[in-house]
Amino acid sequence: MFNTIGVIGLGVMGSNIALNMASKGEQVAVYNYTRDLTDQLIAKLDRQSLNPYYEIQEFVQSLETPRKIFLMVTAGKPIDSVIHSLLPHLEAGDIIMDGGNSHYEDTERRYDELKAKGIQYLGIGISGGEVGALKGPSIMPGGDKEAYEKVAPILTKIAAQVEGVPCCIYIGPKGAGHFVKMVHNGIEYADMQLIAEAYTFLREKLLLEVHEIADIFETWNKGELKSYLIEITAEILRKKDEVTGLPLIDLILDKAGQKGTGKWTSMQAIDNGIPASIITESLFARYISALKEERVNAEKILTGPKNVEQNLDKNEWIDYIRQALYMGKVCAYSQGFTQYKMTSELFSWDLPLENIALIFRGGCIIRAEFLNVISESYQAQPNLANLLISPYFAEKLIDYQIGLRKVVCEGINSGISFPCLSSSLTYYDSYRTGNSNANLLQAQRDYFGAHTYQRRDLAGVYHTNWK
Ligand SMILES: NC(=O)C1=CN([C@@H]2O[C@H](COP(=O)(O)OP(=O)(O)OC[C@H]3O[C@@H](n4cnc5c(N)ncnc54)[C@H](OP(=O)(O)O)[C@@H]3O)[C@@H](O)[C@H]2O)C=CC1
Ligand SMILES: O=C(CO)[C@H](O)[C@H](O)COP(=O)(O)O
Repeated sequence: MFNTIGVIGLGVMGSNIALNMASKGEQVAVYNYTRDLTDQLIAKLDRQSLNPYYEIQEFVQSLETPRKIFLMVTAGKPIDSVIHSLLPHLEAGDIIMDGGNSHYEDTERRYDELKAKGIQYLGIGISGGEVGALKGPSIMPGGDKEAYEKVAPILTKIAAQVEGVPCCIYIGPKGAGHFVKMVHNGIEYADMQLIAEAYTFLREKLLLEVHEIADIFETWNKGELKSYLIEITAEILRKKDEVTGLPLIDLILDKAGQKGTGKWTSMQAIDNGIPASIITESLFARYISALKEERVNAEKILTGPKNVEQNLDKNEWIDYIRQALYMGKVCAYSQGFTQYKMTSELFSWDLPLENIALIFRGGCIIRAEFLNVISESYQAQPNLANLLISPYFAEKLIDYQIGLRKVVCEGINSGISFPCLSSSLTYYDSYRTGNSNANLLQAQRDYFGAHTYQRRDLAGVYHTNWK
């Protein structure tokens, strides 16, 4: 009997995706270019429909045609190398799916190269981490719709299900699926940094204990802030180090890693004139965190403000922080969805924003209660310029700006760094400023470089002799 699908790459994600497929009734061939991971996976199995192969040719030949091959390997050169090793064994019509965090431009190049050889290529964003891969991730497939339809029965089956609806929809052509995953990760960076800043305020300004902050996050997770990242933050804060008994969070070195997707999100936004300031600040926050030794040295030289107010009313301020975090999250998701909208228009992708919000509700790292409202906002106004002005969010933000303003001002006056909360407030204020100071920038540009400017009162383009 032929296998119905093959998975290559049996690391954290690939092994669980393969198990997920097998648990949904697929006959799965598995292959890893080094033997160990295959043996480890097979050793863990009870009775599963997973069939290991140690030669790529045997792996390919074990698959029913058209062959469906799912790659879950490290992004970058390894993907090209795996495709290269597969090609001699494939036939026209076979389908390769890349489920890793590949750059969407690499996906477009691979799509074109493989199309010329008659191989169908799908770039598939997957979110959900290790557990999501096993129990149901959010899945963002891009490529030819006709190729997607051939694998849709499997992908929709292994995806997270919310209210009976699979968190997997066709996203768009070529690299669109990986683009959507990339920006998803940009939003993820911003969301994580906003939560870290709220935590800092609770810890350093309200002087709360770690377990008290865990209680607050747990409470927040029952209301409109309900989201996976808030939920896991409460669990992280409860975790004790087994040796010292101290909160584990206090023992973790404050140097953040990153694998590139947040950086690509910012670069794509910058290249295409898309305001993604909160996402970019969250990336820079990781970069500054990495300068640990310099920061420790600078702390001895650069003092912060003196006589800082410490007697804040706890209950009152906890609610301000809740408002600030909610507003920061809405601003960050708005930037991400604006990046979808503007890029979709640029590339004529027709990204289904309403449904992207729906597939983010289950399985994925940025799943959040308010994605329902985001989806409804696009359903009501498919051409909505920005989520900030959707009636629901506009009313909320007008109300919650008090919390964000208080927290940002208090934090800044106390010398706490708030890259994403302050950037969220600046984004809100600059987006709602009908008359900005860019007239002065235009005048300066014209003064020193004769770059010309437009006038408010007259049509046309002008240059002034400023002397
Ligand atoms: N971990 C996560 O939360 C998520 C990860 N992703 C993405 O999924 C992909 C896989 O991630 P993850 O499973 O975490 O990573 P792992 O490091 O656990 O696994 C990487 C896999 O790629 C294989 N590999 C590496 N280099 C090569 C190569 N040159 N040729 C063939 N195979 C190779 C590895 O094999 P070996 O170990 O034998 O070298 C291993 O099977 C990445 O693109 C990642 O960004 C996406 C969503 C979430
Ligand atoms: O895609 C993911 C989650 O959605 C991966 O966990 C990714 O590695 C997260 O990015 P980074 O490692 O840069 O923090």
